[in-house]
Amino acid sequence: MIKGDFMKREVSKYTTWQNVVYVIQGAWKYDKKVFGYFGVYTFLASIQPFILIFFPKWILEELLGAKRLEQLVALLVSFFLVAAVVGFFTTWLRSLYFPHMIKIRFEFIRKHQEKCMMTNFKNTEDADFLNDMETAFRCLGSNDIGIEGMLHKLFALVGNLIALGGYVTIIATLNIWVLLYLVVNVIISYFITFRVKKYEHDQKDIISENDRRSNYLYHVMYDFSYGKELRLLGIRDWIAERFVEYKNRRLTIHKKIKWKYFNVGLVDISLLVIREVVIYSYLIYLVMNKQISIPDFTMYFTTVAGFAGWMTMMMKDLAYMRAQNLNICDYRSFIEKEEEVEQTHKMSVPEGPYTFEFRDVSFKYPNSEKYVYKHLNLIIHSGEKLAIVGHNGAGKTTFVKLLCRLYDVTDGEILLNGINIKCFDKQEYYKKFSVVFQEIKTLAFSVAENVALQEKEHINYAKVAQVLEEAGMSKKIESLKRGVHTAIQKILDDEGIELSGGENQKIAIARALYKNGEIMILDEPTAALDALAEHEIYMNFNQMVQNKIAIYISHRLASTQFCDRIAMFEQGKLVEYGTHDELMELNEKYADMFAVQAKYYQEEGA
Ligand SMILES: Nc1ncnc2c1ncn2[C@@H]1O[C@H](COP(=O)(O)OP(=O)(O)OP(=O)(O)O)[C@@H](O)[C@H]1O
Repeated sequence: MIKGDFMKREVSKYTTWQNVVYVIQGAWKYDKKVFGYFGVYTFLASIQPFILIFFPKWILEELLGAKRLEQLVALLVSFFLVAAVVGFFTTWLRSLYFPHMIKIRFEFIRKHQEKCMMTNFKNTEDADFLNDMETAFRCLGSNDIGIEGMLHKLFALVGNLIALGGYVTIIATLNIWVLLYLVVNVIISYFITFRVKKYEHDQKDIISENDRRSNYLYHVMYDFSYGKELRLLGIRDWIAERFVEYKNRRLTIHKKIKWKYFNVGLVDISLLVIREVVIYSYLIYLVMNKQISIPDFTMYFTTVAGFAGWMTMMMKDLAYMRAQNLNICDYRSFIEKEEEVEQTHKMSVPEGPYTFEFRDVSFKYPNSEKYVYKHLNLIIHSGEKLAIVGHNGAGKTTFVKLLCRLYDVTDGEILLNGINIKCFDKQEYYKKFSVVFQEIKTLAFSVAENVALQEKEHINYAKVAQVLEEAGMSKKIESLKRGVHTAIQKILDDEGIELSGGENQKIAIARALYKNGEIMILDEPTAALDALAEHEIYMNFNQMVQNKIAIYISHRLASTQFCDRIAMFEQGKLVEYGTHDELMELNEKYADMFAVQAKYYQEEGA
């Protein structure tokens, strides 16, 4: 079964009308010009069908009646002129307003991007949120779906509605039952089309989740940073097979949807054939009984064909808009997803020195039942250099995430100089930290921009040079032709350079030094560095941070000797805490771990 482990979630509901208003308000806000084009286009589109209805009728009347040559020439010339001018201007206007529609869509994309960048950090690790993000983007992916699709159809629809008024008036003069019959036909076609569109939309959760997984695998296959694993671990076939599995699932859903569209097409064609036979037989009957003239027959003939086609098209457009409405609901429910609102008038973070206290802190990740910490108590004194050690999964990175307020504690509180950190303005609080995380993220910009994370004109180049020196990267950068102006990676600049893992880490360390936050945190940033480089960096860091709090997470216990205190975590508990000498004297877990590592170093050195 395709559904497998994919979940289906509720989204907020807006009516089509509410979303039409939403889209129009957005268009008005982002590009008012589009409404000028809209007025002229609508007028031209609404008169276009009647050119083909009335001119042939008038020409026939002249031919069957007075047969005046000048009159016929005048009619023919006006027919072609009017048709050409209207045709030209509608096409021209379309090409004029199209870029404006794209501009409006880009504004909605910008809102989507802002939401992704500004959302609470915990959402970025939440699978449901990531799925909703992907589903919402489907509303923005091309010209003819979602928001832009709705706008295009709205343009067409208003002109069509005016034209419809004309059609209805003409057919009503023939016979009101003919009109009703045509309307019923079209409504049936509308409902069956909409049902398929709704079915298609109902598959969105499954498609989103499936696409997210297959896109991930696609990314792995093309990302050369996985190159070594793919080749050496022999997982190429395994990854490729899983990718094909997801693609096949997608194909099966696609086939089901297309099969439903095929059935709708069959019903549509049957309705059309029956309708044509019934109406044209009736018109022929009227001519035979001299109830209408030949020119009238032509006029009704064209009108009926046009009306049915026109209405079917309109109904399809309406069904299409209702289907896009579902996509727009997805978009809005994502954009309007509630964020934890920070109280206004938050406190300013006081000036240092700082002391932090974890008071009876318990924490579990959202969507997880397992507590990472229970009743954790720990004080980080001002100016202290604290090493956090422990086995994999012990909760070291989580400790940093809580301290930086990327997550809020589940129970208990974290205090800064005795005040709960939740009381402070979050953005101001973030500014106090310089953190180097395990996964280094360099941008495809210049070295200087990567270090300063500022616009070129605001960068303090002397400071960039100094921190690169402190991070042990100055020799490498100085050897480059363009120095700190050299781009990292080749994505945006052909002359960009590829850095090794250790060099990337040094850039990240330089970045933290440049920011010069009042609390420095290194979360295993030295894993890719050789022992000498690690030693140098810790020395430099200790000099740089001087009276500031510095927190070091490292599996290499050699680094703990630079620290005032060591906190050892195990299964979410602080199992040992004290100076290196105290813990060695205690001769328990830390001492064991240290002894094991020391032995390796000695063996390596031997
Ligand atoms: N976003 C998350 N959602 C749910 N659980 C998580 C999340 N991040 C981490 N965990 C879990 O929390 C626990 C602690 O993880 P954490 O990353 O803090 O460990 P760590 O000590 O830094 O490990 P390592 O030394 O391997 O980096 C682990 O059991 C991990 O599986």
